[in-house]
Amino acid sequence: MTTIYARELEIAQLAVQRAAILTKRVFREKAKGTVSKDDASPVTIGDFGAQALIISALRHNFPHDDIVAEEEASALREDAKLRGMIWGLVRETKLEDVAAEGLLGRGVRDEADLLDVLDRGKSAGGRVGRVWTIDPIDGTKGFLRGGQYAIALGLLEDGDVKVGVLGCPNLPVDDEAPLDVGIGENQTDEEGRGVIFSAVVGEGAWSRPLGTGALQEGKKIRMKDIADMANASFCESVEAGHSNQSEAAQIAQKLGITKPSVRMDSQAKYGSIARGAGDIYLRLPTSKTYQEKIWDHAAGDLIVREAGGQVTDTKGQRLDFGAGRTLASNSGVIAAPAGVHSQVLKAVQDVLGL
Ligand SMILES: Nc1ncnc2c1ncn2[C@@H]1O[C@H](COP(=O)(O)OS(=O)(=O)O)[C@@H](OP(=O)(O)O)[C@H]1O
Ligand SMILES: [Mg+2]
Ligand SMILES: [Mg+2]
Ligand SMILES: [Mg+2]
Repeated sequence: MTTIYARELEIAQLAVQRAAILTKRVFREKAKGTVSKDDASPVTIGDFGAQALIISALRHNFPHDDIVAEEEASALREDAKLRGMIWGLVRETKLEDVAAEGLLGRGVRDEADLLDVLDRGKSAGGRVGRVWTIDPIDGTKGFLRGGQYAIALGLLEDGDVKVGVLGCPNLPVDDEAPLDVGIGENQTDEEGRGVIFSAVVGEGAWSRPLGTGALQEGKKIRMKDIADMANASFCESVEAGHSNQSEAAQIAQKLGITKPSVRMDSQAKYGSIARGAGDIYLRLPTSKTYQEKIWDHAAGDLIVREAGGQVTDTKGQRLDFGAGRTLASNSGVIAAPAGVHSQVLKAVQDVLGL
């Protein structure tokens, strides 16, 4: 089906699928109380474990590519207990399909290699060459509360996103399901949940069930056309510190949107609008100094654009992934179907006084 990035797409999806086996296990053990009750700890274990598994797969398959990942190993160098716990999980986590697991390589060799692998994600990014972006758990707060979270992987070439993969363990598999904000804190029932969104530049976007072995069959996804703004739904962050919720409400009112916003954690928002479960995603700056991180947006940006959407910042500029580890030249994110994006952008600019 796909052409030049077929191998990148396959490896990225398998790597995300394997990382999700680890994060789901950590969540289940937390919910049952078998992992530390300390709130910071399950997410830390999940973050490091998932990042190590993904980087080891990239190292094996694309040894010359750069990597920009959220986490780095310094905290683990001093903490032998935590390091041992993560190493144990990483060593045990394998795809159930032997051929698929084989494609991801021999994995992390030992505890010292674990630290090296994690630190491969420290690249500066930029406008030249191939750079993978990794967010091992996006929506860490959502992960802890059984809300939405995503394992996000993007491939940049010369600063442009070419491949995007989002694993969303807590979203409904069904592309027709309504917007869904998660399973709940102490729940372990994952029945009917788990989806991988993917996109390749110029080739479209897909969703498929997030499995535990070989990749399952995918389906093309498209954004919904908005015929009437009154019925449109928009998503925003759960955390008020990440996006200005009162300005978003004013923008919605200006557009004639009548439904309240749906607050959802993580890049699951991008996947949800890409498959038409929701329509618009607004992320409005809460401070002049915060710079969005490229791993928080690369996969979602491409998946939405390949599903028929447009993604810009509040100034109307495309997100610039070549600026380094952050979206230093952008401010906020406006994602909407291409047909209404300019209307949404105008309302945003009116309310923000831009
Ligand atoms: N001040 C501020 N402004 C904007 N964004 C911020 C800010 N602080 C953090 N972050 C990043 O937000 C990522 C979480 O995404 P969401 O806001 O979509 O989800 S959530 O509401 O936090 O659940 C989150 O990603 P993770 O750390 O991977 O969870 C952060 O990178
Ligand atoms: Mg993130
Ligand atoms: Mg993260
Ligand atoms: Mg974080």
